[in-house]
Amino acid sequence: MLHHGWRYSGDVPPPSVVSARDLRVAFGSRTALDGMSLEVHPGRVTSLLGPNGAGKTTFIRCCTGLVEPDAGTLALFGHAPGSAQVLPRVGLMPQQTGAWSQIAPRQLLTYLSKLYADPLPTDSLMTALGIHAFASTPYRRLSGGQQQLVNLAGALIGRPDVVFLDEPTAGLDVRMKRSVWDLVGRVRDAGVAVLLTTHDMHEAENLADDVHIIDRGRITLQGTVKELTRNGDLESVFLAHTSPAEADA
Ligand SMILES: Nc1ncnc2c1ncn2[C@@H]1O[C@H](COP(=O)(O)OP(=O)(O)OP(=O)(O)O)[C@@H](O)[C@H]1O
Repeated sequence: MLHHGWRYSGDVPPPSVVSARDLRVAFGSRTALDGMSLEVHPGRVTSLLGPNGAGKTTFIRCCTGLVEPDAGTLALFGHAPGSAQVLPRVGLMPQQTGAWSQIAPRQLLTYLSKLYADPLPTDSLMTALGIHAFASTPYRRLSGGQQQLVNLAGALIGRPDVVFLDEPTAGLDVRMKRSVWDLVGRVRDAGVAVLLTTHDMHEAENLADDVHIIDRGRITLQGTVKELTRNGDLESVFLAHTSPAEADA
């Protein structure tokens, strides 16, 4: 895998935190990324929208060093994904994590906070996400939505410079969804680069600065929400730039 170095010319927009060019990933005969290119900038929410199986999670796995692309270039802060220079600056909220199981949210977040040099205060993070109400309940006994909130807290506690949120509000009720939007907005305003995937067009319209539509492993459209919704809502744009999910071979 090749990696870009910094080439900052002082132009607007600010330098990319994530720079991906022509990424290709195949799992056996199945192509997950088919020449994907995308830039993520600091202080912006970049939303990656695509049908089921389009390659969104695979892209996040590449960015966090969990999957190595077969071809293309990918750099975070000018370094290789998963490298020692990058890892302390990255937060990841995966779609699912069963790993915590017996641990209660307060214990977990206190533990995670000790892994970082300058963590967010655990209490205020728990307050922002409404975690106090179930802070002492083992993770495995939490509802799916409560687990999502703990996963999000885990992604943010280390004050990352870039955070990858894989469907952060899937399964959340309206009130909790709004708390998450509010927190993500504040994280963005603090200068963090946020990449999030969602199937909720309303969420993307409300929260995202930049939108990238991915279909069958490649970006079919990108722009700001304003640019993309000039002639219609995001759902119509999404439908016009994606294809129905492919049946298994
Ligand atoms: N570990 C793997 N082994 C084999 N195939 C995989 C693996 N991970 C992903 N794929 C395949 O790669 C393609 C892209 O999957 P990916 O999970 O990235 O899609 P996605 O856009 O995140 O989908 P969703 O919206 O359903 O979460 C799919 O066809 C999927 O079946």
